[in-house]
Amino acid sequence: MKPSVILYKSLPDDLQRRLEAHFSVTKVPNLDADTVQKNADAFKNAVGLLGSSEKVDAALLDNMPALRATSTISVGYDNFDVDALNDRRVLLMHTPTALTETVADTLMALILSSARRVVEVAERVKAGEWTKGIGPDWFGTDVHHKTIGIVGMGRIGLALAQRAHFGFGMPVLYNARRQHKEADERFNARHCDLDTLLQEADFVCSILPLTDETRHLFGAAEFAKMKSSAIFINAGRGQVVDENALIAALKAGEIHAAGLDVFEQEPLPMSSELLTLPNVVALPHIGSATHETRYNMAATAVDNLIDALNGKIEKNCVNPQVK
Ligand SMILES: NC(=O)C1=CN([C@@H]2O[C@H](COP(=O)(O)OP(=O)(O)OC[C@H]3O[C@@H](n4cnc5c(N)ncnc54)[C@H](OP(=O)(O)O)[C@@H]3O)[C@@H](O)[C@H]2O)C=CC1
Ligand SMILES: O=CC(=O)O
Repeated sequence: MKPSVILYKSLPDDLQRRLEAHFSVTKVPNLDADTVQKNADAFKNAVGLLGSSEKVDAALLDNMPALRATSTISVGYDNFDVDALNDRRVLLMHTPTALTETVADTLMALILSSARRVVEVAERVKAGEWTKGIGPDWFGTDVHHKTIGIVGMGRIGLALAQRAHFGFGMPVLYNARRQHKEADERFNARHCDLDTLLQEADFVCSILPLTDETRHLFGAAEFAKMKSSAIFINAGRGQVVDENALIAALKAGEIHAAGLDVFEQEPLPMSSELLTLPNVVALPHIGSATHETRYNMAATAVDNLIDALNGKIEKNCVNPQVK
């Protein structure tokens, strides 16, 4: 008999078949308590769990005593209680590298669209406001040769630095817990403390994971340190930013604009004041959302689960020590 797994995300047909070749698959719409209760036996017997975005905590794990591996279709895993997984010796697999370049492209898109006001002026064209040659009130600011400050010089931070340095001639500052020789050598990047980065960067770009240390890292004090011409970009996690402080800084002109792919609450509620500000570009968490990359992420996650349940955890494993 094939081992049982729970799938809580739709997969392309060929990947679903690949999963079914190895496992007996129970597909569920989400991991809500109600869903778990309705499928109690399947959750009780499952050795694997595959999906994305749902919370995987101790309460869920208590209903899955046979679980040996979870596989998330994402690189971020802040929605997993890793301590609870470790306590139960459950492996956590994720999809770094599959999405790195695409997310760096999204960051560049946010930088360009907020500096050049792409969304705002395109809306004006659609609204019929382009009736004569445009004047300074439609102008944006340059991106090339401005200083970029990257907070989080991991896989995606490096790919962003590459674009900024080679594509746009931008001096690169970065903050991370440690110095990254590759960034220094390849992109002439300068490691600095957060305050220096905030004070010197024209674009402050956050691509941090959400952890206890990074939660609300950007608050009123940090926005106050930025240049009034600075543009703040966030494609890491929404909770890394105190959104009320960001709104206040934008309204007070403490910073010039923001380009955001992630928010404290997702989907972003229509009541959010961010949606009323013309100098905000708000995207619906599309960092990795291309057909190619989402397919590659799903394929990686399927392979990760097959590998993990066969004891192969050389790559893409968050907690190999529990094996
Ligand atoms: N918008 C979207 O759709 C997407 C968002 N993401 C988000 O981007 C995050 C980063 O992904 P990726 O680049 O692959 O991850 P990495 O683990 O490769 O990089 C994370 C970086 O953050 C740094 N960092 C962590 N904690 C701190 C801290 N307290 N202070 C300063 N720097 C810190 C790390 O520092 P050090 O190098 O010193 O360890 C590292 O440089 C993901 O965790 C996810 O949340 C990812 C994909 C898509
Ligand atoms: O936010 C997306 C991820 O892969 O993490």
